[in-house]
Amino acid sequence: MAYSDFQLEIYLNGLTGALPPYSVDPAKLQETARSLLEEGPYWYVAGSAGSGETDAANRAAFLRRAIVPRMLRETTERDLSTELFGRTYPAPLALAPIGVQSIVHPHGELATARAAASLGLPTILSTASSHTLEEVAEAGGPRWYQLYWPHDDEVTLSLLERARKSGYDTLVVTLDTFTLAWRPNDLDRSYLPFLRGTGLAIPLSDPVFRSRLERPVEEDLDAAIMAWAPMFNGRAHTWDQLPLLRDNWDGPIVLKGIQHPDDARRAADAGMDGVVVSNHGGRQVDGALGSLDALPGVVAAVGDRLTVLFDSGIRTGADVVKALALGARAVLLGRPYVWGLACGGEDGVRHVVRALLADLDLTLGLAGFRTPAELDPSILEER
Ligand SMILES: Cc1cc2nc3c(=O)[nH]c(=O)nc-3n(C[C@H](O)[C@H](O)[C@H](O)COP(=O)(O)O)c2cc1C
Ligand SMILES: O=C(O)C(=O)c1ccccc1
Repeated sequence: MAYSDFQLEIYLNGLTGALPPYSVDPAKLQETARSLLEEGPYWYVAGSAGSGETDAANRAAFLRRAIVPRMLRETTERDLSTELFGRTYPAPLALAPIGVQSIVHPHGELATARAAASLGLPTILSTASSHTLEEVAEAGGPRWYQLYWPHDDEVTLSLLERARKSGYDTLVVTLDTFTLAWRPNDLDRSYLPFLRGTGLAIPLSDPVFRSRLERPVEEDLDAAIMAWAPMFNGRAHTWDQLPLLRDNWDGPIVLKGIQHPDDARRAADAGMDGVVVSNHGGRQVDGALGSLDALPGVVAAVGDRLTVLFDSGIRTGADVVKALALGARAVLLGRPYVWGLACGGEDGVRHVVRALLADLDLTLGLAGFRTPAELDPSILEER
């Protein structure tokens, strides 16, 4: 089945009076999610750092680039399949690591992983998850593990071992969030899920982390949270520490949060396999450049040595086409799938991803292309 068949399915269902259960427009879905959620969780997801300048810059960077469609070309049979780190996926898309998903739906990361599995796409499980590595693995699909790197090497090694045992094959190390940025929406509501114990399922179920506590988690959750905070937050790691991860993870390692070409070069020199060009959806350094504007420089620096992935601002099929044209091998979908989760759990996430893939498939074909590999910067113009 082609991804674009979702379009026909929706129109055919309409003949019997059945409308899609959720909007296919990401902005409308976000409005529905807003009506269902409390203010704290809604703004935790929707909000960004500071004045929201970088969040806006992410979208502006897409709007400044335009696709120039080509006509009279054979594009009927399209193929979106994409190889990443030696494994072939059906489309150039993964679900971004997003923590604390239980604040929007009780099934949280389990629902997300099941939706991703049903589509054969990788789910990237955050260390700040509301469910354990082992629980989420039961969804059965392709899975990558996103490390928030603890300042305790034995805990780090324990997390890597658990991920390996549970079948996560790719390690994503997020570098841009060693501490949370200044986030006015959350500060004004004093809303921080971790301090209430949400999003700590992975460390709290970790035998080495638990061995660090004076009293069992079940008897003193507050003390466990206070032990977690300095171990996972507050200080950056440095380049000289990367060998610990390289020496203890057999699969691909991807550094997430890269924006500068020199950092991308250092990642390659350190034996990493990929980078995610990302500014964390504008949630960290407010005033940072739009992530799509950082992509060409990183691709020029390391495109021949590393797999370059991209996120921050992907909302439509055209956005995916633009990021692929600028050299990303695949993109990560962020907030839009969380709105799907809020509206309909697993089904809602699947709806959002299917809609994006249908839009991508149609846009690719209508622009005159059959595969992601045919895209390059010459198909875009600045406006
Ligand atoms: C609510 C929320 C929680 C997030 N949690 C994590 C996380 O735990 N680990 C991580 O690497 N990135 C996290 N991110 C960042 C995403 O992986 C991704 O970089 C970002 O959502 C992309 O921006 P976009 O949603 O505007 O497209 C989070 C983003 C949001 C919105
Ligand atoms: O909120 C975030 O952006 C984020 O990355 C995060 C960090 C720690 C725990 C949960 C989410």
